Amino acid sequence: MIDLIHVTKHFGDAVAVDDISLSVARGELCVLVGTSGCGKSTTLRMINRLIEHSEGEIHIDGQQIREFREESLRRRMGYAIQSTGLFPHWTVARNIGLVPRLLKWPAARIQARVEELMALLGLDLEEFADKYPHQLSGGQAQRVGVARALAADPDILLMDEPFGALDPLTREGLQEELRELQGRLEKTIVFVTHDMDEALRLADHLVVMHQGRIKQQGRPLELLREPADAFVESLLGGEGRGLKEAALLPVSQRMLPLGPRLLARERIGQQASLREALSLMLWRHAERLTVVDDDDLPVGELSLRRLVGVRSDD
Ligand SMILES: Nc1ncnc2c1ncn2[C@@H]1O[C@H](COP(=O)(O)OP(=O)(O)OP(=O)(O)O)[C@@H](O)[C@H]1O
Repeated sequence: MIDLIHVTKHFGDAVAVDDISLSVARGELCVLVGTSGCGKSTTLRMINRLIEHSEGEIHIDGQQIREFREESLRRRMGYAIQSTGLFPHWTVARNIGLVPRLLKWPAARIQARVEELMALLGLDLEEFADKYPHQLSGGQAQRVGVARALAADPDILLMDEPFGALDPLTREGLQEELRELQGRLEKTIVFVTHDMDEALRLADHLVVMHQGRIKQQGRPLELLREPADAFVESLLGGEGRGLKEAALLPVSQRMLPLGPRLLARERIGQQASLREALSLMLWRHAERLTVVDDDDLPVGELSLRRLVGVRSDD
């Protein structure tokens, strides 16, 4: 759906993005990650033409972005940024309705859309609709920013560290919501972050950049297991990759069917990650866990040996 083909961006003599090629399929969540100044934001902004690329081609659905009228390009793309970019003298509701108003939707339709989005992002209408940005917490403001990006129902979302300034708990909550929204609304998302845990948690397609170039791209597990070079390996966490991989794999993948032994006392859900299972084992000094389904019924067991990847339990 989004194709960058040998794209380069110069700022004067400096090369910010250097001959990158990248394809994002419809409905995919693509995360650009890398060290500061490696060209992530520039790449994102070239897609909606906030920055014009210098060389190469950028296509949306096979058509060059330069052939789109700017308005129709922006209508297809929501854009959310870390600083939220909310207008300080506008209420939450007015901020969210910005793009529909620019598109001259009738007032009743804008109102309905604002209400729908506030509900979707867990912002209580009564409480927040008439508040101003300075009356919001960081997390609430970021939700408003994401709601605004979704307002005209774009099929593409471009997100530049949208959860950057949040505490880890709020951030994890919003990451989960984003994944759920993506599944439900079938958006194609390009997401920029420098937080590797966030990148691994969110990405279908992970792109590692360094000094304007793409070092490696693929599925998160592929990159974790086979980093292309020492730089990618260390960015992905070096020796810490074991825990990062465990965070991506569900317990159900390693559990064994219930055996004749007594059920282990400690329980874990089958959707929990292997990392959570390991943490529970450490915390409870347990080498075996009973795996339960959503109704808390035992469906299997997980031993430490299985968890760490020893094939047989003997
Ligand atoms: N408008 C501009 N004029 C000149 N140089 C720029 C401009 N915008 C970005 N750059 C340079 O291009 C390079 C890439 O910047 P970019 O903002 O894309 O990096 P980034 O990976 O998003 O970094 P960060 O994680 O720090 O936000 C940097 O060296 C930056 O200084």
